[in-house]
Amino acid sequence: MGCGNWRSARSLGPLKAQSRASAFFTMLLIFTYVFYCLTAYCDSLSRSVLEPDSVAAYTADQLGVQESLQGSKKLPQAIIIGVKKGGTRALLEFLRVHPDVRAVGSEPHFFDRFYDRGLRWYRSLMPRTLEGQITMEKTPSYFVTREAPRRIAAMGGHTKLIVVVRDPVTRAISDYTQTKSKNPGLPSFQDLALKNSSLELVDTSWGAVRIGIYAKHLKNWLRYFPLSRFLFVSGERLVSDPAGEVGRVQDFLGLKRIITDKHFYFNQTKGFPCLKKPEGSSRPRCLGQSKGRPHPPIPQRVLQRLRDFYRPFNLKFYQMSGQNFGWD
Ligand SMILES: Nc1ncnc2c1ncn2[C@@H]1O[C@H](COP(=O)(O)OS(=O)(=O)O)[C@@H](OP(=O)(O)O)[C@H]1O
Repeated sequence: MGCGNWRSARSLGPLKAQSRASAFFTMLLIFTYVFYCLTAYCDSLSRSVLEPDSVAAYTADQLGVQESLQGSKKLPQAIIIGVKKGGTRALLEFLRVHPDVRAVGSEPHFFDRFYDRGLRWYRSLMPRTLEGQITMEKTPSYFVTREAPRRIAAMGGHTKLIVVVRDPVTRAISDYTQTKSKNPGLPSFQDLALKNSSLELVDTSWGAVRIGIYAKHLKNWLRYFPLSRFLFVSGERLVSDPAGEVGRVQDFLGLKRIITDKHFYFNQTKGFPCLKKPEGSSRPRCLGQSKGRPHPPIPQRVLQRLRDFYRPFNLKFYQMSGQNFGWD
């Protein structure tokens, strides 16, 4: 390189450095702009997923898309209203296997304990459902709650009512077993079931006895709903033939018969049918320890007295429901 060239290169130096700096700043500006746009977009996207109720910022179209993807909370179209210790948990867990059934896990107790919280509160407890899916809940105490039929009827919506019934004598013992497990000092079954511990009078003021008078409770429901709105599920058959009984429930709910024999296996240790693949799991599962507990032995004469007591009520119940459950 000659001397002149070298000089001109030196005078061009600051110019090149200037243009490099301005290119750098332009790049920086573009980068900042792109970064800002991207973060603002992600933020709006995540807000729409995490805060589905903050409607103000979204157009009806955006909400429509969001709703069709996530579904919405609806009041239940079907409720398992009873009976306590009838096998209600087993039925709900079996039904949850169906892709078109979405159910609340715990018992909401809305129509007996929390009615004053209002229907909005009740609906907020429900899982989101997509078009064509059925929302369900189970609270077995509804069946014996005097106000429950009127309140459910007032909700409107042609709610379907499912009642899992079980031999009232076994049901009473199951109920007693549960209370005793929480309160070991409880008097004996016969002391509670019979007045003055004599075989003369059955104590109908004891809840465990009273719940089993199904005809009396059903009468209250039939003041508000036609029989066609009910499905009576046999608690005994739910154990001996779960697929058959769940098949009837799927028909009643207008669902495709998806839950079949192949969804169940009989667990010898538990002594009950269990699910091969419960909802949200790929591993077989039985119900928990509080379901299918061994019952204490009850003297034969006490059992016989209770069978005699329930017989007329059972016959009445068979008549009213149009189904013979074969408990007598
Ligand atoms: N598959 C399966 N696994 C376990 N248990 C089963 C099943 N099917 C029906 N059952 C019977 O369900 C009885 C409990 O009834 P509920 O779920 O209605 O009880 S509760 O009212 O919700 O407490 C429970 O009563 P107990 O045997 O007295 O524990 C069971 O007999």
